[in-house]
Amino acid sequence: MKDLVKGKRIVVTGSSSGIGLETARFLSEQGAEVLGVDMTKNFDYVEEFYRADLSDPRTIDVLLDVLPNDIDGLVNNAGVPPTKDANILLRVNLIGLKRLTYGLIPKLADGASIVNVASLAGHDWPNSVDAIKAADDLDFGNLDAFIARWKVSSEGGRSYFFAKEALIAWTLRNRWTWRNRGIRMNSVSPGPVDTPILGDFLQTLGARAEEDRKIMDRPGTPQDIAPVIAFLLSDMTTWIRGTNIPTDGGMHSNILCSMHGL
Ligand SMILES: NC(=O)c1ccc[n+]([C@@H]2O[C@H](COP(=O)([O-])OP(=O)(O)OC[C@H]3O[C@@H](n4cnc5c(N)ncnc54)[C@H](O)[C@@H]3O)[C@@H](O)[C@H]2O)c1
Repeated sequence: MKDLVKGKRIVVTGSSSGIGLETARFLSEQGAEVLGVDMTKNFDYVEEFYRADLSDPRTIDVLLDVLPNDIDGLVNNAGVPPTKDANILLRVNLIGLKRLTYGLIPKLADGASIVNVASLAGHDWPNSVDAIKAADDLDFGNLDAFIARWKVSSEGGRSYFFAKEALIAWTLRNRWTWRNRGIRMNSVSPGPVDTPILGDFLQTLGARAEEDRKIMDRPGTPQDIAPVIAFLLSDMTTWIRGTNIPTDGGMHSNILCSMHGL
């Protein structure tokens, strides 16, 4: 397929590496004007690059000021792995992401598409609903108390799992938030993907990751994920709203089948 997102202006966070870099490449190839945002400088495949630390609310607010209007898509992809401190992880993978999104709504064009890069790690979100609701009030100032209260420290990678659970739930809950303007939100949940942070996952998850590796025919690649993100940004998917698309070689279905004895 050609020109999937031709003429669309799309912000991609975490555009300098892995899934974000491949998304920027694929979107540019498909005719989009990509505005890349990352902490690490990389001008590949972007029309404009904005250097920003998405764990810092002041930086996010400056970014919101300098980004242009008429944005047709936002890909919330920047993320840190489970080996990082829980405070930083929740800042980047959840709270900063939400601040950027809410702040950018006035600059989005009607009919824009927001795509969150969640994870297979968030599949068990229905079992975390109380903590997810409590996270509605989570801000940069009260993170440590939240981490202690809801036991979402970095131990065993819990902070990462929780951030992705909350992100999937947030995606579902925002199915109609901006429907009057035709703005939709969906998420893509990759399984293990061969990027620079895959080693961190294997390190945190240990035996569980080893089990997954035995079940899977191969790890994913950024090329498996980027086209799904582009599909959700395209005009072909205006009726897909508040949906999470597992993109994981069948891992999510495998969990569901095991759970329900199928
Ligand atoms: N690789 C996997 O196995 C996998 C699986 C499921 C989901 N994901 C998710 O995919 C997304 C992309 O991960 P990836 O595997 O491409 O990793 P990556 O490390 O290759 O890319 C992440 C990018 O985010 C940027 N980033 C990190 N912290 C930032 C900050 N504070 N401010 C601005 N930019 C920041 C990094 O500089 C980097 O360019 C993440 O949200 C991750 O959780 C990855």
